[in-house]
Amino acid sequence: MVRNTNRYSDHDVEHYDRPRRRTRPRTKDRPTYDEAVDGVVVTVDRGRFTLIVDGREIWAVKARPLGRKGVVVGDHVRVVGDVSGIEGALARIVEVRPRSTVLRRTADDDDPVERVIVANASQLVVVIALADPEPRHGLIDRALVAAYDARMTPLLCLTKADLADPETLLSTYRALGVPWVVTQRGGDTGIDGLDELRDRLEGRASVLLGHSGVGKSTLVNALVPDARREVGHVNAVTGRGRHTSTSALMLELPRASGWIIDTPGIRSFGLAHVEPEHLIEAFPDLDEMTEDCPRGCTHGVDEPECGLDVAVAEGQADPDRVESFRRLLAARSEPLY
Ligand SMILES: Nc1nc2c(ncn2[C@@H]2O[C@H](COP(=O)(O)OP(=O)(O)OP(=O)(O)O)[C@@H](O)[C@H]2O)c(=O)[nH]1
Ligand SMILES: [Zn+2]
Repeated sequence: MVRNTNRYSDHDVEHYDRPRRRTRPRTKDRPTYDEAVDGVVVTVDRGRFTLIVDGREIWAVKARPLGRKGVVVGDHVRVVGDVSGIEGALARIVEVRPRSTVLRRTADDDDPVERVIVANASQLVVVIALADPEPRHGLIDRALVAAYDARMTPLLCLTKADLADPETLLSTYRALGVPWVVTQRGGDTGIDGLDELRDRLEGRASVLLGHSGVGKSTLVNALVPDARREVGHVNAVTGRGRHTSTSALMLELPRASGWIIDTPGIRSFGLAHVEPEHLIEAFPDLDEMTEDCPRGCTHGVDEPECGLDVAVAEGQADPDRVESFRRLLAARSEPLY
């Protein structure tokens, strides 16, 4: 997992570390910001950042030395200036700590730039309704590709089990070994299966991704009952117009038991940046079988001498698993819908 950090550091966000023309000489006496304090970015809105510092919400902008370096939800940053959090107070972000993971999306019709959406999350929760709306496999596959590519643990959260049986859907993902939880209306909190979901979220930062109407807001409200108060006027979780927002929103779970990051629609999840070689690394058992693949083999279904086919033919690999992996591989370049 460690190698991840380096992989991203050299081609990060929009303008990360791109050499810039210097208007003044490189100084040895750059400010050291000894007085800076640590914070976590919980939402981004047109150049304004909301951070949590010492348990309170504060507002900040980027300090000049950061230049055009991207700062995204989930980033661990250091800030100086007015960190009181009182109305009108504005701090400055002077440093972004190295990221453990980055969830990114590539260009799509709406947005031509490859972007990091969320930093430092270790789990991607794909929220899917078992009915109303009907599950879309293409969408789930694409979300899984994004998770594996980002070296995040995927979790399928299947909602509305009161409307349809989860088995059909689960059978499609069993061969990949994707963990899952099932929820439905009912119970004390209004949602059955919430405890299991909470267990899975405990002690880590998880991104929640889902198509509109799958019940994501219902889950977020059940998990963080006072979400609305906590986010205040910044960005009400369930507020109307929420899905017109382009920014993710990070919320702390009660009793500091973890963080969830609610994201707007899954619609714009371009995956053109994902390389087959990197995707297969998420499946070490399959990766091992591609050692003798011809140079440049993508391990796709049309490859003439792929080691995966050899392995299946020799009974070394589970055909269902290989097929599922190849479905993900293909989902990478399928059109968005
Ligand atoms: N039958 C059933 N309905 C549910 C369940 N969970 C949520 N719903 C309903 O599904 C609808 C959509 O739920 P939301 O929580 O708003 O879904 P969302 O994914 O946040 O959708 P957007 O707000 O459009 O992004 C609402 O009418 C919910 O009451 C469930 O477990 N079973
Ligand atoms: Zn191959």
